[in-house]
Amino acid sequence: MTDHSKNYIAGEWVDGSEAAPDINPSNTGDVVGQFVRASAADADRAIAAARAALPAWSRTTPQERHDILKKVGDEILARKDELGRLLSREEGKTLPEGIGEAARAGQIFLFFAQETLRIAGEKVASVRPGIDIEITREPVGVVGIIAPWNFPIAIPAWKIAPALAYGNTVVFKPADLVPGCAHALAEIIVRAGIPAGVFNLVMGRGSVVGNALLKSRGVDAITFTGSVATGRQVAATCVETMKKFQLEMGGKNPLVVLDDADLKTAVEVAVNGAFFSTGQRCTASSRFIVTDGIHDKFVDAVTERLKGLVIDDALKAGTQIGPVVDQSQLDQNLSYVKLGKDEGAKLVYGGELLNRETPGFYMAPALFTDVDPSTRISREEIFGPVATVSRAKNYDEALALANDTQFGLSSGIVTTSLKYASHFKRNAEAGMVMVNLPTAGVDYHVPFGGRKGSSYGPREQGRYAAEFYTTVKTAYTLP
Ligand SMILES: NC(=O)C1=CN([C@@H]2O[C@H](COP(=O)(O)OP(=O)(O)OC[C@H]3O[C@@H](n4cnc5c(N)ncnc54)[C@H](OP(=O)(O)O)[C@@H]3O)[C@@H](O)[C@H]2O)C=CC1
Ligand SMILES: O=C(O)CCC(=O)C(=O)O
Repeated sequence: MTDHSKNYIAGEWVDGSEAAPDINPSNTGDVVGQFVRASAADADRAIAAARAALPAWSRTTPQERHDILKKVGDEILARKDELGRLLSREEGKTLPEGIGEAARAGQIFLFFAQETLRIAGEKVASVRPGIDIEITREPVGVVGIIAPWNFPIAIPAWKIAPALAYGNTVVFKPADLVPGCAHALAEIIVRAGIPAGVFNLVMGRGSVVGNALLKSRGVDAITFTGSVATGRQVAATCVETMKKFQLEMGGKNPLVVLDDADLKTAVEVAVNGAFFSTGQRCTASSRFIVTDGIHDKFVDAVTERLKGLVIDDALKAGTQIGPVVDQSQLDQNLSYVKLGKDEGAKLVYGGELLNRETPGFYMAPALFTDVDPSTRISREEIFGPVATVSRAKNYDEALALANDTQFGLSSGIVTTSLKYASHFKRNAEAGMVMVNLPTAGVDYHVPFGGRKGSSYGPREQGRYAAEFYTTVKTAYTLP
């Protein structure tokens, strides 16, 4: 095969038996590129290369790892506009969102470059006389990375950078829908001087390449972000093969709006959190829980704001919401809009297909009111620009509704009351809590992750990432 982008295995750019087009969701006539798809045998070769490279890489000095990660971060930041454009073209988030995400990926590499210099242990007194105890952190080994399509460069960055920083070797499988950003990131990592086998890129299907990573005894740990259904399979297979694993899955994130909220803030926080990035964020607010006194004003103001949003080609100047990522996600969104109506909720705005100059997966953001919190649209993750509004009599009822979910990723409140804000921070059953801020959109240097059905295993990002990417050793010495 010719004229397509290749995988990177054992220090070589390698071909595969198959290649597939990467389609622009804003314009399905635009092919971003052709990308090779790895086979299970390719994945096994990548795993073997990562294993072979592990002893030497795990013994490199922090300075050596720092210098490579810093080069990666510097190049991403220097090229953030170009990488952001590629991201918007292949995934469909708007150009400012794409550039912002590329910059975030660069910052993540710089953060973990510094973390290499801070890996520390402890010296502890023994309860027995004359014995020294040292507690140290060692790399967990070969890390398999299975990434989703909705953050095509930031999520790979926040998995690859800590894995390499703490001395692990990597086999990276990006989502099949977004090979372009993965390939561009791999080129940057290779250019930064990563030794052969330390970092491997295996683009391909989850059922083939992802599954090979899960099944292999050569992989020590799997970090996964994606759907709950796939997350369950990942967990089951990792237990079978005795791997460490970390899962970041769905959300049905609530935003509570209290009577005392500043209405303008409430509307901006709600619209940004629910609909920006086309609602395709695991942290998106998909449930607005609004107390009686502000309910009608809030619904009217959000509806007015939605009417004014520009939904169009992600690369066009002025676009505020781009297309849905592909036909199957669009079908899923539309089927939930129909389900919501069938379940008796009132569709007050949007939910229909939109035609634009270019053929793409465009839909109008949908807002439902009069939503019974026990119905499926109020309980299942949709992963699109669809939000529901449920009424609450007061703060206590709103908090109970917010927590009444199988998920627990991000939870938000809009209020001017310090009392309710403080109570909510303590009592929201979520890994992340936002006060007067959208549930989506997080910093890159602090822990990220959830509770209940949203997440499993240690947190990602910030220095808490060390919990997953290292294993602790306790050494006893009688001198
Ligand atoms: N929490 C989050 O951040 C995200 C949640 N989602 C949710 O998931 C839904 C479906 O999206 P989708 O992309 O299909 O999510 P998936 O969970 O199917 O995909 C996530 C990653 O897992 C891989 N994968 C899929 N099947 C397997 C398998 N059997 N073994 C190992 N790896 C596998 C995928 O590969 P491949 O792409 O090749 O199939 C992809 O790299 C969305 O509608 C949304 O609800 C989606 C993305 C992110
Ligand atoms: O909200 C964010 O900034 C991150 C969201 C995210 O990681 C996701 O949707 O997978």
